Amino acid sequence: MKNVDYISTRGEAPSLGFCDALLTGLARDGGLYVPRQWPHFSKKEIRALRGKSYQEIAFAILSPFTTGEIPATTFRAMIDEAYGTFRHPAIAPLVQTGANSFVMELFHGTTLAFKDVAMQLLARLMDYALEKRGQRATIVGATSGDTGGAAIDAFAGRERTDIFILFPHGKVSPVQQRQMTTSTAGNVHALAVKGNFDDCQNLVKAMFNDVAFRDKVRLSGVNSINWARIMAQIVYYFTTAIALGAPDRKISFTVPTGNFGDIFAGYAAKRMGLPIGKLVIATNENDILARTMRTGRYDMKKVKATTSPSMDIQISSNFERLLFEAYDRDASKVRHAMDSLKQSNGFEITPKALAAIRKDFRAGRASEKQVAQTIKTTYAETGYLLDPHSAIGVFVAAKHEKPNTPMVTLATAHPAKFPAAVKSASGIDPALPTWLAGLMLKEERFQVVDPELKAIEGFIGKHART
Ligand SMILES: Cc1ncc(COP(=O)(O)O)c(C=O)c1O
Ligand SMILES: N[C@@H](CCOP(=O)(O)O)C(=O)O
Repeated sequence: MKNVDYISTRGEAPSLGFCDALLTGLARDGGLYVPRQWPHFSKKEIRALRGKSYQEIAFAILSPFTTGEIPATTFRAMIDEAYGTFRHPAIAPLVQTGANSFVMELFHGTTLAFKDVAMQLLARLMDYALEKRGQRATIVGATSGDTGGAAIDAFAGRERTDIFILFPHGKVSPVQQRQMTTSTAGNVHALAVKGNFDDCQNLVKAMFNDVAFRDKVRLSGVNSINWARIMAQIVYYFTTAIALGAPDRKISFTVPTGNFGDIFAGYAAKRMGLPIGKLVIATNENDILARTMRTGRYDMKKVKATTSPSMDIQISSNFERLLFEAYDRDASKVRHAMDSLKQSNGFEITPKALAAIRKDFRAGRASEKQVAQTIKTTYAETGYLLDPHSAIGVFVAAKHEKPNTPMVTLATAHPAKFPAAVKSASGIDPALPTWLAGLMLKEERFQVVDPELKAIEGFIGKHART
């Protein structure tokens, strides 16, 4: 299979090989890297993956993306090591919740959210690329709660990186906060920003766009703006669809969505030949994507705090990658949309591009009341306890099920990460797994900061060991 290189959605940054795209994160023109061509797997090739382990499928699906830069045995060992940290042998097990409906559990990693799947591999890939070049990097990440914990767990104590995570002060769950603030590793820095997730994400993007700072500290990113995050998330669409009969049967997926990274990985899987029926975007009351799908206008509103804080987002970064595809990879149209987003908090999608998006995607939203009700009734009827993010998926999935197509909802977090919301909805107090039992008693270490670029750059510049 042919290897690929990476181009920016805004068309004005150099194309890069895999390791450069990995270390670069956000493209220098402000765009996001995507593969120049989608690798394609024939039905026969997909069929040949039946019966293989998660790790074997990951190796087969991801190898074409590494542009021949990592020796096969090294890459395979990295995959084994990354998924050796998971507490379930299937990595992303499936649970049947109805005649034709399933939940894909993505929370068996060290920090109990789907972010672990990509982050454990990303840390090893970065170590490899930095080691090979004899370099260090400064990682910055913005989080609404889960990316931060997963990144800190994956990068803590690594020799070649310092990691700085920006999270919205007072707007993450207590478990999420402790996962970010109790690391004792010297290379970990948690910054509580007085603002919301979008403020954190804007600060991270501004640091990438500050070329002098970016070069001085050798900035690198771990959010899903980094292609390698999306890449690693493609694998579980393949493992699940194959387990349910692909390539000889279509499978649909419903994805609790915020930054659009997880569902874009599903779109990538479809472009690579996986027979996916529909990809259903499930949002909470911050329903910008559901409204965009309905009206064709991406229109920002004020962020609302919900019981699914990880999805309290208005600037859905990876939607840019989908726009690039919907505009037949015309980067000037993406630039125009992103300029309009910056200037007037929104943009219009042309009817042709909207029709292209609607061909693959559906969307729905769940209100706070519907989320609580879904947690309660699912538990009462099946004994299965959902976290609020996954409950949004299950609620929206039920409205898009079709008789002959299995519908898989991605369960993106463990209920114990959000005990207050789960208990109030179901009466059940979900316990943390034993390996995290002492988490809430550990001492915290974090800085509270204003959402000011120069001050945060100053802090990072002082602590990063470049
Ligand atoms: C638990 C959980 N569910 C869903 C999402 C949304 O995923 P994405 O941002 O990839 O759309 C997030 C955050 O990213 C999350 O942490
Ligand atoms: N929900 C996320 C927000 C950041 O998303 P990412 O996938 O771009 O890292 C979080 O938990 O931080």
